[in-house]
Amino acid sequence: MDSCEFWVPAICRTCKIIVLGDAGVGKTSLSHLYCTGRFPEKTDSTIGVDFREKLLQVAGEKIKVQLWDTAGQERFRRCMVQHYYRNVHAVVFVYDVTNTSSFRSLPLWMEECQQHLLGPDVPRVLVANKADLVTVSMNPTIEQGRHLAEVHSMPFYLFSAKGGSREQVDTIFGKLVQQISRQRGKKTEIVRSIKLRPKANAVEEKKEKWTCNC
Ligand SMILES: Nc1nc2c(ncn2[C@@H]2O[C@H](COP(=O)(O)OP(=O)(O)OP(=O)(O)O)[C@@H](O)[C@H]2O)c(=O)[nH]1
Repeated sequence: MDSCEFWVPAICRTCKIIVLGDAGVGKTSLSHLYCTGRFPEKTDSTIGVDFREKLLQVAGEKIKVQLWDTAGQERFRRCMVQHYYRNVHAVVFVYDVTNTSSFRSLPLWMEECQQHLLGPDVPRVLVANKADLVTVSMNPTIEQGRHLAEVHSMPFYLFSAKGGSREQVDTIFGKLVQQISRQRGKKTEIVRSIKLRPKANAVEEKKEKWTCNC
C-alpha cells in the first residue's frame, strides 16, 4: 500500500473513492500522482486492487482519503469486484483520450456502479486522461466526454497524469472530497432532526398532561 502520510489522528473520517476505467487508461498513474505528487515512471497492470491513502483537512475536519485503484482488465477484477463497491463514497471514471474504445466503455462502468447500488447521489467525476498526447481541438472524444459528463451531471477534467501538476490533481480529488463532506453534513442534520423530533413530542405530551380541563 502506498501512503503519503504516516500520522493518522485519533478522530479521522475516511472517504473511500474508487477509480474505474479500462486497462491502461492511467488509473494507477493518476492515483499515484495524487498521493505521492509524482508520475510513476513504471506501472504494472493492476491485479485486483491497489490502495493508496492521503490525509486532508477539509473545513477543520481531518479526512483520510482512501483511493481504490481497481484493475481495468476483466480477468484481474473478477475476484475483487464485490469488495470495490462496498461503502463507496465517490467514483472517479477515467478514459484515455487516445483510445476511443476506453471512452465507449464508460457506460458499462456506469452500469456496473448501478448494479452495485451506487445511486446518482454518490459524487462522481470524469477524467479524460493523457491530454499530453493529443491536440485538443482535433480530438472528438474530448468533446464527447464533456457531453457525457454534462448528461450525468458530473464535473469533467481534461488531464494528463504525466504532464499535469500536483495542484491540478489536488483540485480534482479535493472537490470530490468537499462534495462528500457536504453530503455527510446534510445527512447528519437529517439524522439530528429525526432524533430531536420524538423529544419535542414528549414535551408536548408532558404539557398536555398538566393541562387542567375544568
Ligand atoms: N503519455 C501519457 N502516458 C500516461 C498517462 N497516464 C498514464 N500513462 C501511461 O499509460 C500506461 C498505463 O498507465 P496505468 O496508470 O498503469 O493504467 P491503469 O489504468 O492503471 O491500467 P490497469 O492497471 O491495467 O487497469 C503507463 O505506461 C503509463 O505510464 C498520461 O497522462 N500521459
